[in-house]
Amino acid sequence: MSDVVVQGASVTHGSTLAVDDVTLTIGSGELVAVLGPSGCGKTSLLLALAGLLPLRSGTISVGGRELSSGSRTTPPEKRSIGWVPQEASLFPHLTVGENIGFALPRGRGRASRIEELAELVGLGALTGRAPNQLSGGQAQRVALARALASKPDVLLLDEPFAALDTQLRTALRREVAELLRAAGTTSVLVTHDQEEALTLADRVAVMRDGRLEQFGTPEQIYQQPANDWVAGFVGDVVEVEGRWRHGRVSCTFGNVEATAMGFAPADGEAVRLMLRPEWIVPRPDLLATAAAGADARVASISYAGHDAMLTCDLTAGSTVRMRMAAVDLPEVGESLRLAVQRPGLAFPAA
Ligand SMILES: Nc1ncnc2c1ncn2[C@@H]1O[C@H](COP(=O)(O)OP(=O)(O)OP(=O)(O)O)[C@@H](O)[C@H]1O
Repeated sequence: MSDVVVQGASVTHGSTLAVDDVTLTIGSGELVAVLGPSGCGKTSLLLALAGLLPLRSGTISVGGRELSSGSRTTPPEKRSIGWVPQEASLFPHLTVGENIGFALPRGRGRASRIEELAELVGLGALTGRAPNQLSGGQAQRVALARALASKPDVLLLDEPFAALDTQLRTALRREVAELLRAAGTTSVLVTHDQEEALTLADRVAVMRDGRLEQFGTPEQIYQQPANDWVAGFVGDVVEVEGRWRHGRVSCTFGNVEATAMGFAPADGEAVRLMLRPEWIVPRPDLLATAAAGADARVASISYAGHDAMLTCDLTAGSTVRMRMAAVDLPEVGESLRLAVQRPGLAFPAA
């Protein structure tokens, strides 16, 4: 078992508290993304997991073995932890095969293990090449194979796709996630890319200013963000004001079913209703007089290929954005009857 237990961990750089009392448990074989804006402490947490930074307080254990505490840090080479850096950082004078096998002991079985790893990352035919004859994506795969060579208990990936172009990034990250799952390696991936975190990870740890804001499945993070900061960080948000009444919020869209997030509003209390743009849909079947729904006019359309973001002026006064699949899009100026198709999230009024 190589579950990772981080308990009350804090990391400082001089007087800067980079990681502030973070507690999380990563299951054996799980792929966790640490997501947050620049400077939130993602890399510091990863370096602490690797044993490259000491903890100020708290503990880190892997497979039940305590590796870091406020008073003791097991050195990186004794932690059974693999590292895939942002840029592949291959040894330029060694071939692909030699790079992959760098940490493997000489002797019987070494060559076949290198072959096996090269096959695993789809580079079986390229083991004799020099690193400068590889594309960025291929180099990153070599770095991954090199990190997996010694069968680490935990693999740490520091923005491994950041230097690649969009298309390659999308393809490679899917490939890498499948590969890590197949290998059953417990993995922690640092990223500031929301889409990357949500599409790849089993669970996402959202950090802000050194603190863990939320730790949950991609669905939980996106559909039930712990607070409005997480909501805004992981996706687009539409906010409307309203009043809470028996599990619903009466607002410009009528009486919308809602979940109160982290508080218990009283009936009649003013709340903010948070929606995702794709939760708002055209409902031509709803009569203008229906209790649910709002009349609107399409003010602008931002086309993005697979979908489009519409800005709609509500007859009642405010403006909302809604996301629709880019088939049968309405025209700018067209009138729509809009409704909310799933329960919204109620947060305390500001
Ligand atoms: N070597 C250092 N010396 C002093 N302060 C540091 C050092 N490294 C990081 N910090 C500070 O610690 C905080 C967390 O930095 P960290 O690099 O962990 O964040 P990050 O989320 O990985 O950022 P990025 O996405 O930009 O890499 C920041 O305020 C940063 O300025």
